[in-house]
Formats: sequence, structure tokens, C-alpha cells
Amino acid sequence: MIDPRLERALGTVVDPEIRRPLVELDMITAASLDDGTARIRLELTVAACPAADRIQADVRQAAVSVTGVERVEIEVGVMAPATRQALVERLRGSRPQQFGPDTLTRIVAVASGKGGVGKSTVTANLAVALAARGLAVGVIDADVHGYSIPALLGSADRPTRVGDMMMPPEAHGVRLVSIGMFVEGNRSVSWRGPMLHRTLAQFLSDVWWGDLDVLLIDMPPGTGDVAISLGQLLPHAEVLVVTTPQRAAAEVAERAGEVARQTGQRVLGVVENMAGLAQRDGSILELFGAGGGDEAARRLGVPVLARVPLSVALREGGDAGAPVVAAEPTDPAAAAIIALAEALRGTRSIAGRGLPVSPA
Ligand SMILES: Nc1ncnc2c1ncn2[C@@H]1O[C@H](COP(=O)(O)OP(=O)(O)OP(=O)(O)O)[C@@H](O)[C@H]1O
Repeated sequence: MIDPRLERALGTVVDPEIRRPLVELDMITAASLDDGTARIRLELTVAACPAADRIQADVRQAAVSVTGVERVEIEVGVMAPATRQALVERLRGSRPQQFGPDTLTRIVAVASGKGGVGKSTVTANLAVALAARGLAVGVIDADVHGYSIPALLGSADRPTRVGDMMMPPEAHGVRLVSIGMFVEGNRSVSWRGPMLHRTLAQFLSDVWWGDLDVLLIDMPPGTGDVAISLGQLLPHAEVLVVTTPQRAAAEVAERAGEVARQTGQRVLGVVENMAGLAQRDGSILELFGAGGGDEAARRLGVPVLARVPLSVALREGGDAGAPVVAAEPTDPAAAAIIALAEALRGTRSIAGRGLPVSPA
């Protein structure tokens, strides 16, 4: 029973991971108000809930805002397994297929022909830039051999399990799940195709993403199993192809885009990373040459959407887990990624129906 005097205030408290009101989730099982004391029984979904302190603080704050409440006593318990499973079923039932063809979430896979071109760095910064613009953003790190999104976002957290559902941790306003969260230490992953396919399918179905505006997927470099799996699981996804200005890289970048296309995905455009670095004397240091982005874009028949220059701040931000778009947004590389985020935000999601993104 929830005392009607407390009901409205408690109804505003939202579980930070599930992002639904606690009352709706049956997490507040009783609330009474006697003689100025609000007594509230709170049931957490799991015992080791990392958000427990925050939830309690939010409940306390909501309760003290009610006229007549002078003291708040919260009794904290844990849901019985059957109640928890019923909750998971209910959440699932409310969204049988999180990212099916009718999804309102824009799904963008970030791909590259070869490794080391800055695909993960671009993905992490783009995610943070989109989140900073008020969008609900999720990232799946599907880069099996080079999973780096958690480190780039400065997160060492793992998902919380609620029944057979996973709540993704959040960093810099971005919800994230990485293959790296499911291996011990810094081991390399040597999974074969079917296992990778199952893991990706699980990331899409068993992770509770909430209502996302954008889901970014950091793909492994190249055209391997994951690219094909992803194409099968998300044929309506859009693809950004990251390449360097090196002309030789354009051909491999084209291949990555073509694999996406073969599975029905739409290539949005090319991001040229590690582009020329402006020097103090006004000259441009073209460490990786020039023209690779244009060449890849020409081959794929899409625009170059951003040119991200070489940047010490971008690299340092990545090493420190403090994305440059947040830490130093005026850095030219940060500005280029922020402009890309703005361009993506300004276009519609569903392939074919979107407004064209203007080239960089
Ligand atoms: N514009 C840039 N300026 C300077 N350094 C960069 C830039 N972009 C990326 N880097 C650095 O290059 C290295 C490779 O970047 P990153 O790991 O993002 O590449 P990747 O394409 O995701 O690689 P892989 O697919 O092999 O994991 C990192 O050390 C990163 O900090």
C-alpha cells in the first residue's frame, strides 16, 4: 500500500538503469505516513545493485518534498526471484524486439577497412557528442579483438544482471556494452563466428537499452564474421566508414562499405580520420597523405561527412578515458566530430527516408 499523500512524489522517482518509475517497477512495495514519518519499503532488483545509493537518495528526496513529512525511514530489501523474473518478462513484453525494422532508434555501425584508423576513437567521441546534445545514446563495442570503447569512455563497470537481462553501465551520458566486459582481464577473444553471432544477438536482445535515439556499433576492422552477422541482425542499420587520408586505405575502406551494402545496410558516408594537422606556421602536416577520404567516398558513391585532423588532445583524451569532445571541445578534431554529431542529429533515421547529410 502506498499512502496517497506520498504517491505522487514517489511516482517521480525513476530507476537510473531501467529508466522507468520505481512504482511502476514494483520496487516500492509500501509507503506510509504517520506523525511526520514516511516509512518506505524499497525492493531493489538485485542485491548488488550499483545504483542502490542513488535510488535511496532519490526516494528520500522525493519523500521529504511532501508536506507534512519530517522524517524518512527507508527499509531496503531485494526482490524475490519470481517477482524479478515477472518484471523482466514485463519489460521484455513491452518491447519484444528492441531494434526490429520498426524501431525509432537510429542504428549506425562504424566500420573500417583496416585496423588502427581511429574507428573506436571516432565512435566513442561521436557517442559522447550526441549524448551531450540531449540524445539517448548507446554503444555496442563489437570490436572483438580490439575492444576499446570502455577504456576510451573511462569505464571499468560491467553490466548489472537483473534476471536474464543486462543493464548497461553508463559513462559520459552514454550506455555501453562491450565484448571486453565478458572476458577476464585483458585476454584476447578467439571466439568463432557462431559464438560471436550469439553474443551480438544477446547485446541487441538481452541488454535493456531503454528508449535510445541512437545506437552506435563499433565494428571490428575488415569484412569478417561480425560484419556479416550484424548485417543479418540489423539489415536496416546505417554505416559510417572510417578511413585515413592514405589513398591505399581507400580500397579496403570501400570493401567494408560494400559488405554492409550486400546485407542491405545503407552507407551514410565516409569519415576521414587522421587528416592534416595545422602547424604553427600555417602549413599543414599531412602525415598520412591526402585524398583517401575523397577516394573512398567516390568509390562508394557517398559523401565525406567529416574530416578529423590528427590531434594530440584527441589521442590523450582517449588514453585518459576523457573524450576530447567533452574535455576540449574547441580542439579541431573535437570540433569536426561535434559537427558530425550535429549533422547526424539533423537527419532522420530510417534508411531511404532520411534527409541527405551534407558533406564536409
Ligand atoms: N585523429 C587522431 N589523431 C591522433 N591520434 C589518433 C587519431 N585518431 C585515432 N588516434 C589514435 O590512433 C590509435 C588507433 O585508434 P583506434 O583504436 O580508435 O583505432 P581503430 O580503428 O578503432 O583500431 P582497431 O580497429 O584496430 O581497434 C589510438 O592510439 C588513437 O588514440
